[in-house]
Amino acid sequence: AFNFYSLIQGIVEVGPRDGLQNEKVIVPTDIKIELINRLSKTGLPAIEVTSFVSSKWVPQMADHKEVMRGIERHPGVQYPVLTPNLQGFHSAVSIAAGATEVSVFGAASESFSKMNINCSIEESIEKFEEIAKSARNMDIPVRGYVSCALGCPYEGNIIPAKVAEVSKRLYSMGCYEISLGDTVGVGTPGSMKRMLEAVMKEIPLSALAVHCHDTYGQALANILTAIQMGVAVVDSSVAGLGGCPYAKGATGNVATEDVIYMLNGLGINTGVNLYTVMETGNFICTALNKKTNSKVAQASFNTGTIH
Ligand SMILES: CC(C)(COP(=O)([O-])OP(=O)([O-])OC[C@H]1O[C@@H](n2cnc3c(N)ncnc32)[C@H](O)[C@@H]1OP(=O)([O-])[O-])[C@@H](O)C(=O)NCCC(=O)NCCSC(=O)C[C@@](C)(O)CC(=O)[O-]
Repeated sequence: AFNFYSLIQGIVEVGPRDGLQNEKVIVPTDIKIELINRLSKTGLPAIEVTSFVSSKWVPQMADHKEVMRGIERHPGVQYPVLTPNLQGFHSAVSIAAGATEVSVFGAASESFSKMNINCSIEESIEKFEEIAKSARNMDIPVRGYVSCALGCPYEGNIIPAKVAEVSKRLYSMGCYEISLGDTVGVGTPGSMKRMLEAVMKEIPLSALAVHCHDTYGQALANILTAIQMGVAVVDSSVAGLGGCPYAKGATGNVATEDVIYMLNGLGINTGVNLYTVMETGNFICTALNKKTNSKVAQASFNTGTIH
């Protein structure tokens, strides 16, 4: 029988970027570097390191170059960074930072696009096309995000056709993968299914990823739905850290620990060591003086065992 789970390619760890960008207190650069170095040893295939955005907009990411210079890069691990425009792209790929993969981040909601990157969807596509063109010349892979794929903090419902349209434009300009973001974590398996059905008409499944926040406690269910439909890449954040500075009230991404636990239970070998990810979660939660949002880490801590 066809095994839809066999397609799983991996987890994109977004904790150092999406997880930390919303922290009010500036996290010391050496803590960020140690977090990434620890994550690099867990078997994760990709770790999103930082953002080359305006430090006036997101002060937490102002040390992007120092973080990029300070991390140990492991063979076989990708270290993508966010770039909203050509200025960010040039800074990311400069010798001082040395990024070898970038992500552009658009939205399926006009209001969110304006609030997040200060331009319309159309204007953002023009900026991303400039990045895609330069990146192609330099052989730098570009990943594309579509925020508000299952709802918008300002506009509420977002129609699947709009998500499909923006995704298609990002894919057509050369983004190798489109990560569909449930920015505010309002989606359900029902809305995930409807949205993916629309997007899958435009883009091959092998080029899709899901990026679920867990605000309404639906993230794992939504991810399972996406995997059952054939999506092979899942974004997650160690200890479930995070939130978006331009999506008030949205909690962190689904915890990496919880995704690995679920995938292990499905018999999918991700190659990621759950124990070392939990240790890394413990490291960053201690540094931030926070409790983990990972249910798996909480349970292991409470019971003293890992299943
Ligand atoms: C995009 C901009 C820069 C436009 O901001 P802007 O103000 O429209 O930019 P501008 O081109 O008019 O330039 C104004 C100033 O910004 C500077 N500037 C311009 N570009 C850059 C740059 N790349 N890096 C550093 N500085 C930059 C530029 O040099 C200038 O500086 P000044 O002359 O005033 O000193 C701004 O809106 C911004 O930085 N936004 C950040 C948004 C962000 O990081 N959001 C969080 C990440 S997205 C997310 O979390 C969602 C996701 C991906 O996880 C998926 C999901 O969950 O949905």
